[in-house]
Amino acid sequence: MFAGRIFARLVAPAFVSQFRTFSSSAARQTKVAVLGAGGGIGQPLSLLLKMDPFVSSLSLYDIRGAPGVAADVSHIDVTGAVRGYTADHLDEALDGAEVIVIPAGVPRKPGMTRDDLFNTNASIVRDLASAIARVSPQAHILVISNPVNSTVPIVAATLEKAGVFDPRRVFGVTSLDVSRAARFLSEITAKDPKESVVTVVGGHSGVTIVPLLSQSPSAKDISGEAYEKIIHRIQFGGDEVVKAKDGAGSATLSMAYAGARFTHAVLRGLRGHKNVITPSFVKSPLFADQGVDFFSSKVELGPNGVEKIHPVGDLSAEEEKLLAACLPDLKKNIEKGKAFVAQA
Ligand SMILES: NC(=O)c1ccc[n+]([C@@H]2O[C@H](COP(=O)([O-])OP(=O)(O)OC[C@H]3O[C@@H](n4cnc5c(N)ncnc54)[C@H](O)[C@@H]3O)[C@@H](O)[C@H]2O)c1
Ligand SMILES: O=C(O)C[C@H](O)C(=O)O
Repeated sequence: MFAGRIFARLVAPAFVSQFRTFSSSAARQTKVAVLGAGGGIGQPLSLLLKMDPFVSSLSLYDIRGAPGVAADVSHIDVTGAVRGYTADHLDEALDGAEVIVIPAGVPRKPGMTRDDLFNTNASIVRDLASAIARVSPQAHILVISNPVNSTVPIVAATLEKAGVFDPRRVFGVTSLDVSRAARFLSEITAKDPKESVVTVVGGHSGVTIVPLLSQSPSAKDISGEAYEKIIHRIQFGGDEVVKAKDGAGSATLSMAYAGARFTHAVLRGLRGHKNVITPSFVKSPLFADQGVDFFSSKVELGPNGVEKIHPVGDLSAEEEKLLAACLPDLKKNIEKGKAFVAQA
């Protein structure tokens, strides 16, 4: 299948062999919904998901523009249904969806923090999560909307309120940080980004993003100013794009790539593939004793979502400091999200 091969090359180079196996025998049907499909991320993400041979049906929802995106994407010569839904058809869009990706909400402009988006995006995400709780409570929910450190707790608390929260099935998408880290490291080491993979833990904003360079063989020797520089670049990579777009939004294309890769990992887990390990911001016991009960670290995915949460592993003295700086901010962001749902 041509699109399957292209997708495998573009989005999932590590998984080419699995694609070949499954694209010929794609027996399992998986409906994937994108909420916010008309936006800067939603459109290219919908395109990439349409090319994923594990997606048998694509449901595109937005308060504006989704039918147009669906009509456009549906002309790609791969099997599988594509439907676009307008504002008053959210329930239909969600019906039967096994995986729901949420890039709905406003992006940053220069000078803003992700937390500045809270006032607008918190209620968008909460209302979408309420609808999911009612219509498709078993779905795996992948949250892209910022501030991720708060929107994921909002989704979790909304589902909890409705009595349907399963911590194995709610994910904050932090894979763009991992993509950036590999890319930025490869620019220093002159190696392929595939050989420059960096574990990134914590949350998804500024100092809550904690890159663990000491765990990457090709990064171990980076020290001093070079170390400070790459850490700052990974933590504030989003700002580079916001600044360059100069008021026209934040990362969309790289996010669509990272989101499609993460969705593919979830779909592999659903299909029972083994050793599907990828970072995600999930309900986590790792630092719960310090009041931080959502945290991004490597998680192992399976048919029910998160099967296992990996510990952060050995940290260097610098990384201990980065983690110490992360936890208080992350705690505040998480509490803000929970309080928003509690007071509604
Ligand atoms: N997790 C990450 O790493 C990451 C990376 C980049 C961007 N983001 C975030 O993703 C979000 C979207 O960014 P974008 O650039 O696509 O923005 P955008 O403005 O281009 O698109 C957002 C879309 O959401 C839609 N929308 C608004 N309210 C909605 C609702 N109630 N239901 C459904 N759709 C709704 C809008 O109509 C729009 O089409 C932002 O919050 C941004 O900060 C996260
Ligand atoms: O920077 C942003 O606001 C968008 C996103 O979170 C990113 O990391 O690119």
